Amino acid sequence: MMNLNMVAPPEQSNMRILVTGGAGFIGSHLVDKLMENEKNEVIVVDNYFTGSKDNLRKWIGHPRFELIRHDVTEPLLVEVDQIYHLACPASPIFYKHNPVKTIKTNVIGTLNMLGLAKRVGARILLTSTSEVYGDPLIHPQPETYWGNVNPIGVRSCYDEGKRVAETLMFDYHRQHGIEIRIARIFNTYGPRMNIDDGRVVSNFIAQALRGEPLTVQKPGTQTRSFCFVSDMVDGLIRLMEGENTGPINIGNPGEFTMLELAETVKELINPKVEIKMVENTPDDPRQRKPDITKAKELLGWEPKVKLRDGLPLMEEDFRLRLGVSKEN
Ligand SMILES: NC(=O)c1ccc[n+]([C@@H]2O[C@H](COP(=O)([O-])OP(=O)(O)OC[C@H]3O[C@@H](n4cnc5c(N)ncnc54)[C@H](O)[C@@H]3O)[C@@H](O)[C@H]2O)c1
Ligand SMILES: O=C(O)[C@H]1O[C@H](OP(=O)(O)OP(=O)(O)OC[C@H]2O[C@@H](n3ccc(=O)[nH]c3=O)[C@H](O)[C@@H]2O)[C@H](O)[C@@H](O)[C@@H]1O
Repeated sequence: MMNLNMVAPPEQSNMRILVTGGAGFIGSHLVDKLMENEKNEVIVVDNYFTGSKDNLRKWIGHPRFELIRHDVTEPLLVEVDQIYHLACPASPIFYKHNPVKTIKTNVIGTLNMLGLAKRVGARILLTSTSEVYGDPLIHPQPETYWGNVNPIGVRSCYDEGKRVAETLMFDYHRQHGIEIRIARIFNTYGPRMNIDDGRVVSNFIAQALRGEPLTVQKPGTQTRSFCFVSDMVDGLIRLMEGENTGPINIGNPGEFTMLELAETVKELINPKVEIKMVENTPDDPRQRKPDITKAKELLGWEPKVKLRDGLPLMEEDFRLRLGVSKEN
């Protein structure tokens, strides 16, 4: 007869965490970090529009991990304690590809996740965006700035969509007492970005490795502030675990023009490539830099990885995936 005292108890998890969009770039890095804690059980839902199972390869089959193909525009019922709601195409070429679907994902998807949070009593964090500031007239951008957003432009499905998502979060908080957290994420980069994602850092690195010209969209003087993904994940977890609803800017205040970024990628990765000026798309914000005073004070968070240190880490990952060795 089996001695029951010898049987190991089933693994107990203290926290069951849902990550929507967990097969994407930031989501999969967040999952890696959450899975490091043996008390966490992680459930990912994703429709694989821009994400991939490959990003979660190492967790598939793990007893504390579950992956569900699901579109957040449809209702979902799972018993969870926390929800990191990331599901949404993030690169302009993808969110503009099917703008109606993008706004549905932001509005109906967020409504569904808030309904779930209300039903099961979970805390929910939304990954909003610096795009809620539009083409900002205040620089750098503090959270108190209401933004300068075109409501009918080609980017509106994304930036207005995220603004409505923030409104829904606060209305559920005020009306139903849901515990909410809102992160306003500024341009984040790192390993695992889709090679043909279309965002500027992944474009320049892939172009440099393929020996193609770096396509700087005009005028090239527009600025962005780039945050490495490990810093971002650290900030998101601190926000979720802390006491403040936000919105809180999470980003790296190091600001660069797109021409400066191209020069840096050229210098670090392939000094032989050309820099080519190409046409831009409408409503491209002219400047963007986070004021992170609130994140420092309320979360004790600030980014650690400088652009020049983060780019080589991404280069390494892109070389492997593109099959381009260092000697070429
Ligand atoms: N990376 C950045 O610079 C940045 C900046 C600001 C905000 N954000 C936000 O962070 C989140 C993650 O961005 P990312 O850079 O990892 O992008 P990503 O495209 O790699 O990830 C998005 C994920 O959401 C999934 N998804 C999209 N629509 C879905 C739907 N309807 N149902 C289920 N899954 C869906 C995609 O398949 C993908 O796995 C997004 O909400 C984005 O708006 C990102
Ligand atoms: O951080 C944010 O809040 C948002 O930033 C990005 O938006 P954007 O800054 O326009 O991202 P990119 O497409 O990477 O463009 C950045 C800049 O690079 C320029 N660019 C882009 C691609 C390229 O090949 N060359 C180039 O010069 C664009 O014109 C733009 O000025 C993404 O839309 C979202 O992931 C995110 O929500």
